[in-house]
Amino acid sequence: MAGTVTVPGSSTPSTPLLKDELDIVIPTIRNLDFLEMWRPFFQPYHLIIVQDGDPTKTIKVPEGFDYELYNRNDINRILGPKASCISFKDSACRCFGYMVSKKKYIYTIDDDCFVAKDPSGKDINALEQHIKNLLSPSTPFFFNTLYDPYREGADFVRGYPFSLREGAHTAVSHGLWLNIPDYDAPTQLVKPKERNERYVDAVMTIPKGTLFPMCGMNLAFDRDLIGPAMYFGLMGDGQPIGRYDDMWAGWCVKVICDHLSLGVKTGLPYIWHSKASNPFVNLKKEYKGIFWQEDIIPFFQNVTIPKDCDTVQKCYIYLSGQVKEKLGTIDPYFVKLGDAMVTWIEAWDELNPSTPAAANGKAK
Ligand SMILES: O=c1ccn([C@@H]2O[C@H](COP(=O)(O)OP(=O)(O)O[C@H]3O[C@@H](CO)[C@H](O)[C@H]3O)[C@@H](O)[C@H]2O)c(=O)[nH]1
Ligand SMILES: [Mn+2]
Repeated sequence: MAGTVTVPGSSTPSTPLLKDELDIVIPTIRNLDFLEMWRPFFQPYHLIIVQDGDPTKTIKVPEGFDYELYNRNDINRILGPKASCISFKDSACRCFGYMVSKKKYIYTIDDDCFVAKDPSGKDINALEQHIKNLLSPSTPFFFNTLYDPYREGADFVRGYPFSLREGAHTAVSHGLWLNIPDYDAPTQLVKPKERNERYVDAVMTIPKGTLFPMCGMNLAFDRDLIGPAMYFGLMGDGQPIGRYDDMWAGWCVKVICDHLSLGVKTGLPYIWHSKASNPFVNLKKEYKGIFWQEDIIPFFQNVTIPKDCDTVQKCYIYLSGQVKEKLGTIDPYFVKLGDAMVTWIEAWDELNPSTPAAANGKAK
């Protein structure tokens, strides 16, 4: 059962942690039978299913789940012209689910990801671990060599400044994958049989000033703290690039988290990734990204968000301008992407007027 809160004095656990404060977002072009395996952990939570591809196709959701489902017609109806910022025929469409959610936390998972087992053979409740990661502080300013100091049985090691032990609010929890690792196409082609069998029992904060490749397969975040930056960039139909949606979001999110003193964690929990997508199809999607990123990464490493950008929206709009100015020279795609970033924020603020820009992005 999901991590639960047991009312003092009662033997039976009562409600799962964050039951009414967390939505599970699933992008899909398939059926959702995978939910059967997750039922013990996911059933108490509300699902937001983003159906990609042909909207006339019916996606069957297993009985007993509380969900809302959006297809492309719904996205177009709700966003109107602003729907242009939501990718079509790519898992990047999932970010629409982040935008329409009304909850403080989001967990997103792919429909070919299943419950993994830890070394003791116990089923891993990935959602429970993500919740633990998000509800405990991060340590972006000084690396703790014993990893997560807030974990049961661990602490800050000698020499760790006491002035930094309160930590920072955690905005993102990035989980990993057993079996099929999230490799790029060239690596998949060279190592078609490689499977990740290594279970590393650790959660780490990614240090301030360090970027990382964020995978959208098993990811949770605090929507109030960083939601407007979680735009999965324009990919799929009509775009020159694919499989960089989550990477783009991760780079924008990390520079903004660094600027707003928020933490990003990676490590536990693991899920079991069951399906390797076609490496040749992936190569076609990725190849421009593989050489563009040699310019994109230095861009994010060198961008300095102005001090007066004190909300996620302001940071994001600033970044969009820099993307157009600094990366637009590489390819016109980045001008389009920069504009789509602005459209995303406009759509986000239209659908989420109750969280005034000034309110979010600031650690509470
Ligand atoms: O056009 C599409 C294709 C797929 N989906 C849904 O998105 C996820 C992921 O799809 P899949 O498992 O086939 O692809 P992977 O290569 O394993 O995806 C991972 O790589 C990255 C792709 O950007 C990303 O980090 C992971 O998603 C499934 O739920 C499909 O149903 C879609 O919506 N539209
Ligand atoms: Mn997959």
